This record gives sequence, structure tokens and C-alpha cells, in this order.
Amino acid sequence: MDTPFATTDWQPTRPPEPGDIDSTDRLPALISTLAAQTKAIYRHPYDPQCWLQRAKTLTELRYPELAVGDAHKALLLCRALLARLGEGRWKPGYRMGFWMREDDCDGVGEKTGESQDEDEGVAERERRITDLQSEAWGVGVGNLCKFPAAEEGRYSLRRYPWMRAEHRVRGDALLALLNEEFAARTSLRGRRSPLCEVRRHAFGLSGADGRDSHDVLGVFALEDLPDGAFLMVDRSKTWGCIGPGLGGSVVNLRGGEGCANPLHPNMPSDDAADDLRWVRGRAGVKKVRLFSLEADFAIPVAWLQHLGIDVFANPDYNTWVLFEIKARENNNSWSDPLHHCVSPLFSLFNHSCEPNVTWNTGKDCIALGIALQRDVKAGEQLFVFYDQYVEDQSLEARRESMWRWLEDDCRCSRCVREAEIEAARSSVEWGGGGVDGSGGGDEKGSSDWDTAEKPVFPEDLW
Ligand SMILES: C[S@@+](CC[C@H](N)C(=O)[O-])C[C@H]1O[C@@H](n2cnc3c(N)ncnc32)[C@H](O)[C@@H]1O
Repeated sequence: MDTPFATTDWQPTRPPEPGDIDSTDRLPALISTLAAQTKAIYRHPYDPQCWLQRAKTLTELRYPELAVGDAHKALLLCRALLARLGEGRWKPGYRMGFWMREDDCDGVGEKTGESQDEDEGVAERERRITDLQSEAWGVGVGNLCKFPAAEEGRYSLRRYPWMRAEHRVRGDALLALLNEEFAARTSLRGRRSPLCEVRRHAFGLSGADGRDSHDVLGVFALEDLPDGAFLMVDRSKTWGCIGPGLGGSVVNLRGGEGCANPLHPNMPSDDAADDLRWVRGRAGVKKVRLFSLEADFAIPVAWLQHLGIDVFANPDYNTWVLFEIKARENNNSWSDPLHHCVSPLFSLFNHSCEPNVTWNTGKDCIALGIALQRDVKAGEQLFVFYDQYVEDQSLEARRESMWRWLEDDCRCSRCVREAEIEAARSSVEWGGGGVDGSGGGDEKGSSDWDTAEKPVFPEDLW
């Protein structure tokens, strides 16, 4: 964010809305401003004004979730400043990153045009910070929706253009390492050669958005494999909740306290037979998602501070980083009634609504067993089903369910096939020329369809 990015990389997370001012012409200027404001935050991380200014720029650039994050930080700083203003002879220092005693401040700090703190009285200072606080609140609220919940906003998953290349694109060296791991895990007992490998351009040369798909990875069979063949055991879990523990033990990732996922029954007292994933399916995840002021900012920020992390001065914990981690966790985690984990090797399998691979959780709640569920030819891509609850449902219902994991419509062979059939059907219904039926030239869409002989009325004879 501290370096300007190419305007072509800009993919806002809020789609344009009626009444928006077209900012295309101002885009280069907005991008430079964003970089300059980010650098100002590095220099003055406790100045609420810096966070507020960047929140405004992020609003114009249509990143509501990030604007709310910055506005929230401006609010926190204002609150902290106001809380201490009443503490007698202390006042915030220049740019507010430190506190000084009123009687110690003569000659301390730079007395520049910007350092109003030096001269103003407590009442004036309070008014200035309160105004700033109201403005930050207004910017935050402006980026939230009023419905269904006042403290939620809408955004779509889009790649942040300022992300560094090494975090955005996986290089060939990493791919080689991944394939070493696949080779080690997928050799059948008594054999040394790997059964599958990771390749680029998993869904063809260009992505759904027309961009290069160099970094879209997938797992491909290296030889003909029969239905039922055991492919691999993935023990590479790097993160997750492993449920209530085995044999009634309460030892899990959070010391037996359970997982933060409200739909996840992971306490010993929870009835694991009640698989609550169907609730998730019905609650749905829309293409345009909701973010929550409480769950996505207030709680994570408070938690990070509790861990001793300076969320203002340490850019590693910026709001966009939290959203990026959330998106990756969403896209890559697997869950069953008891567990919710990310397993790096398994997460390289793409989804298909007609999969050729199935998976099962091991008894240790960590290992995943991966096996074929039909014959596969060498070179075929290996797919799993991300949400088997929707296997028998319509294209539309499956697409909606898949938005939880995919940024765009599912590109599996079944969805592509059904979408083509649907498109062909609606083109026949509308005469192949769009909804006004004017184009095409077939019977319904052509201009000479009305050739039937007409009745002759008395007035026609005049
Ligand atoms: C668990 S990862 C699978 C590996 C991923 N392709 C990669 O390059 O790391 C899930 C992501 O893969 C892509 N993906 C998987 N299945 C897909 C499908 N059927 N249609 C479109 N994209 C898919 C989406 O970008 C999704 O967010």
C-alpha cells in the first residue's frame, strides 16, 4: 500500500452503485495519495488524522472493508486521547504519539504549523479530537449497510493490488517443493514413482476474469489409475481445530475451550451427530459477502492488542492483511462435523461437481485419506467436491454454495455443461437474439414470422 500500483491492477471490493462519482480519471492521483498516506501512517502511527485521511481515500477507491478498519483505528486513538485529556497536566505530544506534562513541554518537540497541541488549551484540544472522532465515525458508518445489521458491510473477494509478488504468485521453486511433497506422499506401497503432481493453468490459459491463470494450480494424475486406488495421506495440517479430542479428552487446539466457529460442535458436551453444516448451507454465502465491524475488526484488533501487538505501528497487522488471511482460510479449509482445518497439500485440489476423488478424516483428526472414486486417465485433473450437501441440487444452488470457496462461478465440467445447456435453452426461448427477440433470424426472432393469412374485417374493404 505504500507504493503506487498500476491502475490496471485495481479491482475494488465494492461494485459500482448508482450515484457513485466516476473516479476513473482520478485513479492515478488516488493511488499516489494512498501510498503517501500509508507512509504518513508509518511515521505517525498514533495520529488519528492519518488513519482518517486514509479511510477517506480507501472509501473513494471502493474498499469499504479497509476504510472501516482505518476509521475504526482513528476512533480507537481518539477515544484513548480523550480518556487521558482529563488526567490533569498531561497532553498529547506533537502528532500524538507520546504524552507530555503540561509544564514540561516548553521547548520540547518541533513547534511547527502542524503542532497545534503546543498552544491550544484543553477545551480546544478536546473539541478538535471530538470533531475528528465524529468524522471517523461518519466515514466508518458510510461504508457499512443499514440492513440487515447496522454494523455490517458488503464486499466481494478481490485481490489487493499492493500485495507483494512473492505473496501473490507461487514461484517455480515452490512448485518443485510441493511436488517433492506430493511424490513422497503419493507413492503407492512398494513403489517409488509419484501418482500425481501439481501443475499450473489448472482451468486453462486464462482465468475466469480474463487474467493470466499462471498461478491457478491443480493436482493432475501422472498415470492411469483405477476406481478405489488410494492416492495419498495428507498429514500436513498447519492450522485448525481438531474437535473435542479423542476418547472424551478435552485436549484440542484451544486447550479444550472450543473453537470460535459458532457452527462447529467441538466441545465434549456437543452432540457430534448433529452436523451443523446444513445450517451453513442454508445461511449461505453470497457472491457479495458481509463483513462485520465487531467480528472482523473490533474483536481481532482487541485480541492482537491483548497479545501485545501494536496494531497501529506494526503494518504486518493491517486490516487488508487480516482480510487476506480470512479469504485464504475460507478458500482452503476443510471441515467435517468435528474438525475445521487447513491442510496445505489437500488444499491444492480443485473442486468439481462431478469429482473423481473422495477424502476421509483419519482417526487422529489430522490426517486426510485421499482416494479415487472412479477410473482416471493419465493427465486428468483430480477434483474433490467442496460441499457434498449440494451434489443433487440445481446449477444455481450449487453456484451459490460454491461462493463460499470460489471467487467466481464454478468452472467444473458439470457446471460449464449445464450453463451451456441453460444458455442454449434460453436462446431458443428468446429467439436467439436477446430478450427483445429482435435478432437471430430463426422462426421466432426474424421479422417475417407474421406470415399467416389474416381475417378481413368490414373496415378493410373501404
Ligand atoms: C482449495 S484452493 C484449490 C487450489 C487452487 N487452485 C490454487 O491455485 O491454490 C481453492 C481455490 O481454487 C480455485 N478453484 C477451485 N475449484 C474451482 C472451480 N471448480 N472453479 C473455479 N475455481 C476453482 C478458486 O480460486 C478457489 O478459491
